[in-house]
Amino acid sequence: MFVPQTMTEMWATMGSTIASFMFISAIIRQYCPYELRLYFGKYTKLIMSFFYPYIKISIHEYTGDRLKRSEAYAAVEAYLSINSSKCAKRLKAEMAKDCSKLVLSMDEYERVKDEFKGIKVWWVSSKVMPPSQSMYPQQERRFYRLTFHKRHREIITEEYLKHVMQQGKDIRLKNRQRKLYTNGSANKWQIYKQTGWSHIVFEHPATFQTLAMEPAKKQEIIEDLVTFSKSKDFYARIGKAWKRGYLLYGPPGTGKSTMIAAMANLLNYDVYDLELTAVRDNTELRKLLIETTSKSIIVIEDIDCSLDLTGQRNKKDEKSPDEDKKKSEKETRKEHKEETSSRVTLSGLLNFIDGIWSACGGERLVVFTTNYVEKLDPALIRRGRMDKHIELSYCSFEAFKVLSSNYLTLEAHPLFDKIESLMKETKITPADVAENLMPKSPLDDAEKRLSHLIQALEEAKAAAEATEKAEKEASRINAQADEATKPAEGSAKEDAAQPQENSHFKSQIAH
Ligand SMILES: Nc1ncnc2c1ncn2[C@@H]1O[C@H](COP(=O)(O)OP(=O)(O)OP(=O)(O)O)[C@@H](O)[C@H]1O
Ligand SMILES: [Mg+2]
Repeated sequence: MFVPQTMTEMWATMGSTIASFMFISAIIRQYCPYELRLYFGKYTKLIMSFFYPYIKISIHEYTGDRLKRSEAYAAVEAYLSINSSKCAKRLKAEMAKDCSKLVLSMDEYERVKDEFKGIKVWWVSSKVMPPSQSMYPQQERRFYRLTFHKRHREIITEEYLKHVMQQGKDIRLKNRQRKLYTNGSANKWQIYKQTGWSHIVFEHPATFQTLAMEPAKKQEIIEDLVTFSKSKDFYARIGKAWKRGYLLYGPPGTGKSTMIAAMANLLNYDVYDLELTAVRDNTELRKLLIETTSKSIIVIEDIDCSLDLTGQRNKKDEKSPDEDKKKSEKETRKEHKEETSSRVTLSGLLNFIDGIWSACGGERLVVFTTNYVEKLDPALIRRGRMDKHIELSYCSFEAFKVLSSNYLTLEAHPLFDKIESLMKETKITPADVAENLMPKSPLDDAEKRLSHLIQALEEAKAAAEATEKAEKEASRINAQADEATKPAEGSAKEDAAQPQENSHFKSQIAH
């Protein structure tokens, strides 16, 4: 008959088993030759793996040359930061490299359980010290180890790990702080730098909500941007690089730069502010382009001032073949050298926008801004390069209401009617409206700031009327002068026939 063992008996049996095992292993270690032990060890592992049904996968923080942190490790860390903060008992809080908030992750040697399609897996965070071969202190090597049953091998390696990577990347994207990149002027130290871009954290507060613009137009732009950001599969299907060009044009102070910041904030993109005048040549331009990452906006502000694109093209067209021949070969070579060492050409810029390199990375917006859209070469702004043209114009009453809600937290006011009628009669930029709505002293209330705006509008109206009057006057004088010269011309013909008679009238006009 089976008699259940008491707890004490069980412990005693286990203790003696362990003691005998240790004794035997000590004997083997002492009397067994090394080769035999190795042989023995290999087979023990094989036998063990036969009975041990679990598979382990390690993901190390640094692999290979240790220069770059492994993307996979970072993704697992992010994935587990959400998962582990719910169930792990020991957590560590760190200020993430690019992040403004504390990120929780599981502490060393902590173990968390995860479940995927009903399958249980375990994650352990661990670290090892590398064998110290050099006199310098070595950094510990951290890694995550995933354990799962071997019967789920396929589903874990093919589906679960993919899911972890994707989720981890998404979490990192959400947590990351965006950057504003700029290409500095090329100097002699540039060659030692790995990248042509320098960056700072992008923290512009502009959003589409605060942007003063007609609501319908604003909504159209937002929808266009959001549709673009979700169209990865669509672009792949139609065989087009996943990028879109925007041309923002309008007078100074109408919100072109503000809109770019709002775009970046809406889509959570980085901004590459490309200063074309600091780019030496087309090769450097291409290098800069390749270095940009996906989920970014590449901005070229005031494109008409950055380059004499139209000029260059015309210059080339104007040259006659004879002229080229006349120049000595040396001269031509010098000219060519000067051009390539200091200039980006229109064709270089077009290549930048739609050449094959521009497809590397995907999910990019290219935004040009200009005050004079008519100055740009049509090739540069044709659809396909600059897909959407957005005009930012003077402040309308609708746009003013956005500004008044931002600056004064006012949706309605008795002075609004006057402002509306003045805005119909005169032009004012949103930048000027914004400036007038700013408080100039602690005592400035909404009414005072609105009256500042009314005053500015009245001044603008008076100035516009004065200019109009002066223009009218000038055209009247011109017309008069034309009138005066007409009889003179007519009389000149008559003069030829009767030279003496009209000489008195001619001298009068001249006088
Ligand atoms: N549409 C707008 N909505 C909200 N604020 C605006 C708008 N337009 C201009 N502003 C205000 O005016 C300032 C200047 O605007 P912004 O720099 O965007 O003009 P811009 O069109 O880029 O001018 P420029 O052609 O001279 O570069 C901004 O800081 C912002 O406060
Ligand atoms: Mg600007």
